[in-house]
Amino acid sequence: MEKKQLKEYIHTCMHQLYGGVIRRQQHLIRCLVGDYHSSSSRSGPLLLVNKCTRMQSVMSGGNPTLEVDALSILRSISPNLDATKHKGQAGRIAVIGGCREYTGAPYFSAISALKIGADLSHVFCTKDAAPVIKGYSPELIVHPLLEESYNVRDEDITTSLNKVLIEVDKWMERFDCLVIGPGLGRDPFLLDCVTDIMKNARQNNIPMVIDGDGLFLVTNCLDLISGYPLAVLTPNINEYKRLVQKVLNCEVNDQDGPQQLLSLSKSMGGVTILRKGQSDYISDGKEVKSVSIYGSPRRCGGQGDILSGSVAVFFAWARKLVGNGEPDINPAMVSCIAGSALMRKAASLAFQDKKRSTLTTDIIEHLGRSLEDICPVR
Ligand SMILES: NC(=O)C1=CN([C@@H]2O[C@H](COP(=O)(O)OP(=O)(O)OC[C@H]3O[C@@H](n4cnc5c(N)ncnc54)[C@H](O)[C@@H]3O)[C@@H](O)[C@H]2O)[C@@H](O)CC1
Ligand SMILES: Nc1ncnc2c1ncn2[C@@H]1O[C@H](COP(=O)(O)OP(=O)(O)OP(=O)(O)O)[C@@H](O)[C@H]1O
Ligand SMILES: [Mg+2]
Repeated sequence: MEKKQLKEYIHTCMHQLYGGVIRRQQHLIRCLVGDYHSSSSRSGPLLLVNKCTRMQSVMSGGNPTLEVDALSILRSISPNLDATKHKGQAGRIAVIGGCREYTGAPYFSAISALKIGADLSHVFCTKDAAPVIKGYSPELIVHPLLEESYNVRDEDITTSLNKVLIEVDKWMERFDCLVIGPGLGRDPFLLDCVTDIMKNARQNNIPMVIDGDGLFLVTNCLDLISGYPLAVLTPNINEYKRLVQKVLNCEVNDQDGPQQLLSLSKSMGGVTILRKGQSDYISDGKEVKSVSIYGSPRRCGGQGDILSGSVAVFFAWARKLVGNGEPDINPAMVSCIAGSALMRKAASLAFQDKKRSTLTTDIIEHLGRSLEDICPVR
């Protein structure tokens, strides 16, 4: 190829590459501000999707005015797969959780992250839990670094705590997002270790998705996340109740659910909260959005763990978009919307297939097809 031809070729490639990025970003903003109705170039199928999701919102008892076009948002943040990328660019996630009682939850969260498209998924758990979690999957990188009180003598508490922190710290800066809490348990020494891990992560501006016993921890120690814009909380019905009682000093008010969620998030300094339920509601203290895409009527344990792993990957992806010049989106909000949409779609497909016997592992098996339906690989 001649020098001039080569220059033109590079120019065309750059144009295609950045043109695509800009189009994708404009699309994302339109999804978030919901102006599809006014956009002539976006009539037809997308308008239909939007009407459809609003209808689902009504049917699930949600608020159609808050319903967001979650599938389009998911599409907008999903990176293309191409041959120029190297391992790690699609996300490196770490789950902090897994103890004697709970080995399923961290596995569900970490494997979901991989199935969605993260390149690497780590689990930091106790020594007892590690061989079990490794046994579930060779794909996960499992670190048996955490300790529970029964394994630590009183006189060794400080040295053991420091040892754990030094070991975990070696890995920390490699991660695009942490998931704190699936199957963590509530052992006091373990929670002390995780408190320091979270302080460290916050100092290093690492995003954190906090779920399960991680929520038990932060509800009792709000300063850990208060005012941290890179924190996402994903409470279920009990976890939400405890948060509302602690922060707002009142009971959950379902009559005015979205407004209370907004106040809760605002009172916590703008952390993003995804309140899981019949419809999922998401707020960053500035706005509230809902996702009511059909899910599954099965409420088997572990579905929230799929969600936490998914949100972590989408957080990593959405943050990259912001890094590429995305003007005014909150990656925490976007990642919750995308995670909720994907989880519900996969649950619905799994239920079509397995009906009453649907389990969390069945839903995980449908993550790939769900993503492919929403956002096909080109
Ligand atoms: N297969 C698994 O390993 C799964 C584990 N899970 C994990 O299970 C843990 C609890 O989640 P839930 O959604 O059930 O939490 P909830 O807070 O909804 O309920 C837990 C129940 O157990 C009690 N409880 C839990 N730990 C306790 C402790 N140390 N001392 C006294 N009471 C205690 C609570 O008071 C409550 O009644 C989380 O770490 C979660 O991630 C779930 O994700 C489901 C799947
Ligand atoms: N009534 C419902 N209808 C449809 N989907 C629901 C319903 N309740 C919860 N979900 C969905 O299931 C997922 C998990 O929510 P759930 O409240 O079961 O979390 P959890 O109790 O933390 O789960 P886990 O057992 O993993 O701890 C969320 O993505 C949510 O959207
Ligand atoms: Mg849970």
